[in-house]
Amino acid sequence: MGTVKAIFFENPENLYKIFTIKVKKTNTDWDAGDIVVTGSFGEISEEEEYRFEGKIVDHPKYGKQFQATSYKRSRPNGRKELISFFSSEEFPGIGKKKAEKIVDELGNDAIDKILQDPHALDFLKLGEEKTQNIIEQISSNHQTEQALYQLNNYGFGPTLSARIYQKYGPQTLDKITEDPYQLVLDVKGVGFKRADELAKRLGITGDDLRRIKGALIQMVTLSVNETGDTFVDGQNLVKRVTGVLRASSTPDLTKKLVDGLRGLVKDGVLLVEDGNVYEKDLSDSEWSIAQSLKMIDDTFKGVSWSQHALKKELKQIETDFKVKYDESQEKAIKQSLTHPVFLLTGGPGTGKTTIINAIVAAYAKLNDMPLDPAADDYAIALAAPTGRAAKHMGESTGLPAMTIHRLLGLTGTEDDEFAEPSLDCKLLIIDEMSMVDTKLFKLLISAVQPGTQVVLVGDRDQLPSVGPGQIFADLINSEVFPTMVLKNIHRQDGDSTIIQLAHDINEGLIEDDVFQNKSDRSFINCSSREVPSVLSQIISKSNDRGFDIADVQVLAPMYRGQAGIDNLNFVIQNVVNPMTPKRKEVSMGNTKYRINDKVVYLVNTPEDNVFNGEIGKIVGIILAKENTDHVDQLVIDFDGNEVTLDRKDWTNIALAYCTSIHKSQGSEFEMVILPLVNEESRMLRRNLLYTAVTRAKRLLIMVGDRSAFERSIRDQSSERQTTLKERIFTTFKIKPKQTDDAPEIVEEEQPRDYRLTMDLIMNNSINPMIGMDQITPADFLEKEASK
Ligand SMILES: Nc1ncnc2c1ncn2[C@@H]1O[C@H](COP(=O)(O)OP(=O)(O)OP(=O)(O)O)[C@@H](O)[C@H]1O
Repeated sequence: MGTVKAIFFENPENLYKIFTIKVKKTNTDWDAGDIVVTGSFGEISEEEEYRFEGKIVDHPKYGKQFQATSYKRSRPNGRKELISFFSSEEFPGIGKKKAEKIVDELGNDAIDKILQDPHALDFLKLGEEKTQNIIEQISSNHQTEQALYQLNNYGFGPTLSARIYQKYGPQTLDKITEDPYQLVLDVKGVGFKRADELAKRLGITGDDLRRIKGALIQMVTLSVNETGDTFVDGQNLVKRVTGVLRASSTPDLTKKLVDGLRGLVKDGVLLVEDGNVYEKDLSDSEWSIAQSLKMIDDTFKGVSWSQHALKKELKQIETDFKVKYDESQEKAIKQSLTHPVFLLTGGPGTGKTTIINAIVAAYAKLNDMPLDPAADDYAIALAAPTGRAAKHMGESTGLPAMTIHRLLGLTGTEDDEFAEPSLDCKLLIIDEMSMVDTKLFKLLISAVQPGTQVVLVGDRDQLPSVGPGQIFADLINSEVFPTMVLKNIHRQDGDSTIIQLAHDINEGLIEDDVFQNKSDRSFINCSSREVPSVLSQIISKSNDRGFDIADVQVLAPMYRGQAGIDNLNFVIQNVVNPMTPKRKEVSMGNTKYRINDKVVYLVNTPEDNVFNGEIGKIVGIILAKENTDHVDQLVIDFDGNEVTLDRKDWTNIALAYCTSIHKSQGSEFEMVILPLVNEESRMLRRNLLYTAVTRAKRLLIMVGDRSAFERSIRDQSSERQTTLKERIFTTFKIKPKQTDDAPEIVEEEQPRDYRLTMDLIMNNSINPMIGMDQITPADFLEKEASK
């Protein structure tokens, strides 16, 4: 317990503070008077007295400090202190006499009584307003620390506590005790298990409806993020929820599950349609995408120039760029310039970038617009989902290109949910479309203004986005928008065989050729146990041959296992950047970081201009004792952009000698080493192998089980379950195509009712899953209907 003397550091974002206190009383062996206290605190006032719980730690530079896990403002204690508290300036209108009266009437726990009972002060007859002011003053004094203290008691660490308090503010305790499962929905980092532990302490157990709702929300979110589908099949959901609740399948549970679903549908959190359950947000995003595309289609007024002018312009561009477009390329350029929405897909080297260049040049010329970003009437926006892809686009067009997040002014945080961006361009071109997920595309396409032309470019055969959905594939497969599939390979890289290999994989051709050594690729057959040592040898050799490790990328499908990303990072780090006695090294969990280590950034922080997936190099390690912020720091160079990360942000990076194939999308590397083993069979798909192989520019070394490669080429089962296509058909009033004919326009029909169709969930999902002995879903429905 002690009085705060001076606060010398506060971080408003996570409530972290450092200050000194004059120790009044302690049960530690500290006897030196003042001590530095660190931790997460709400309002802390200098000169006030607090009681802290925690431990004394020995800081390498600053010596002993008290690391607080919880704290409480010391209450005025005893009659004398209480009287001077109530008669202080904090409570205008209460003098010494009234203060004495309060303590006489309510005793030494007057403060608690006032906080618990809003009528406790009625006897003073101060009038409603004055009484209310006093209560508010007392409670606001104590709210934050009470909440944080209680959250700590509930087992939440300082970071989560701060996040929860930031979300709910003064209502924190009321909110979480009323329904701890609401945290699953509201606070990032709190999952069902966590909320369930808290609920248990609060006496909420078994098949309490709040518990069932929490499990439903969590399982829908987990499922869509695991599968990439935009909904979860009702039957699977019921199975998973029953499992997580550790409940036995009874008719009573069935009824509660239905009640829980119904409640969440009513609250606008989930949505049920055709026996499938959606996060409402995700379903809304699909509808919103379809509607935005329709708006863009409807408001396009056609072009002001003639076909003749276009033909002439293309001839000129061919001369300027010294290229002769092939038939499909020419068609792609023409269609993109004459339609409101155009889709362009093709494998590596088929000329996507070449076409973007032509579109931009022709658009500017035909619309009499300067191709100068500084000009007032320049109205072209170029963007891609990753920083690397955006950079590539900028370099190849010579025009500004940025990440979609940057273009839309998004932060990459939860705040984006509320963003309503608007784009004032006339031509929007997006590259690497296969990586764009449902929620990002919804924000992007709804920002497009009427009359804008949109060109979406990508490779539909690559892995779909990390987040739910397969936007690009769905748009192409809907056949509602003009699309060009480029097939001719134009890249002439001497005797490069990698591109041909990629195209063969895409065609499903498993030929011996895949495993034969060529000038630019090779295959090394080995078991998963041998992968680490084979890789070490390849990397040492490539080092000797002058390959910069920045240009060598190991790509793997999974984190776990001998041939998994985590182990390979450890192994490669020790080959290329080993520890030596005098080197600096810092640790975070099991990972060690040294200067020159290659790292990948895992989140989006637009304020630092670093985005998820960017690869950088550690160029400095500043220990806490060496800087004024008193925290360990890593300085990382992300392609010329130096960023300093405090220790608490190291969770945002990982070693990047080996990264996941998913993360590598949108990037290319001089040399790719690709270990694939049968232990990863769950992940092995054609689009995974294709994506990995197409990342290699000059050299490709495949390592592992031959059968794992063959299995990948064979397995095409990559379609995600989504309903974007259906939303587009409904919105565009188009009947899905049955034959090869053009999409047919159908009579006006009402949009489908996509609200809760309880009969469908009941019939499709719940009945078969859990043994409802005497009661049938139909019984249920009748009962529900007659309520
Ligand atoms: N019609 C053409 N005639 C001659 N060369 C062409 C033609 N089209 C494209 N190229 C050349 O082929 C190479 C690959 O083209 P481009 O980079 O546009 O393909 P891409 O589809 O964007 O490939 P990636 O996705 O691998 O970047 C480039 O060197 C380009 O100049």
